[in-house]
Amino acid sequence: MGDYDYLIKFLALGDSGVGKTSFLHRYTDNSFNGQFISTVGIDFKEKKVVYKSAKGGFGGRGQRVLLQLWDTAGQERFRSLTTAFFRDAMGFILIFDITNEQSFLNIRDWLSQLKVHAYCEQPDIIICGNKGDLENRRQVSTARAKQLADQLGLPYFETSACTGVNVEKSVDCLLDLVMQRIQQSVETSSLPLSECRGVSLDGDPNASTSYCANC
Ligand SMILES: Nc1nc2c(ncn2[C@@H]2O[C@H](COP(=O)(O)OP(=O)(O)OP(=O)(O)O)[C@@H](O)[C@H]2O)c(=O)[nH]1
Repeated sequence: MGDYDYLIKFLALGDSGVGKTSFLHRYTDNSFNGQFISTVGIDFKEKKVVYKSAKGGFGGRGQRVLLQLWDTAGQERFRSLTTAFFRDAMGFILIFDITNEQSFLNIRDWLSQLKVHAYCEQPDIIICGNKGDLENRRQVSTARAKQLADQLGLPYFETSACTGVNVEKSVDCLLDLVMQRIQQSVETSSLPLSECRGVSLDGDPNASTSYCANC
């Protein structure tokens, strides 16, 4: 039995160079490296957090969560490899670069990929417009990004892996969405166990059959 109550898997996706690796580094190690070393295939980092539901779920008690953060290569040549990992993630951090309009336009393509490969049709997703510190090179306005996110019904954050702005806040938001989903599925037990997967609710990190997603 691990020293945590839940193992939660998130996956970062988006075009090459938008800052997925940097974002996850900032979140897990609170550090930033200006060098660009493009991810080859897939990588992951972990961080332990205590989750407390603002709505008083989980009996009001803090839950020890081991967050596993999967970092995918944005390059097209790794696409079939990286999309194979989508189905095991419970939440998605969809990142574009505010200084690169094409990475913003590609958001819809990434969402279509998610629709095909994620564990359900409506997984929990947040959109992050990264490199918010590069205001003088901005190509996508906050209003435009927010409008798209509103249309899609997804939370939007303007982040900077460089300064750290909104990085933790955005991941906290995604964790809240996923934990609420877990809480609801425990309450309604709407799916038979055979259709459940992902995280152990009984604290056993090796048991992988007790996460029910209401989708
Ligand atoms: N100024 C600034 N630079 C950033 C930020 N985030 C990432 N970068 C830089 O952008 C470049 C690409 O960042 P990565 O994190 O490697 O990008 P990636 O999305 O993981 O790229 P792939 O692995 O190819 O998919 C690097 O030089 C980073 O230092 C940010 O918030 N602000």
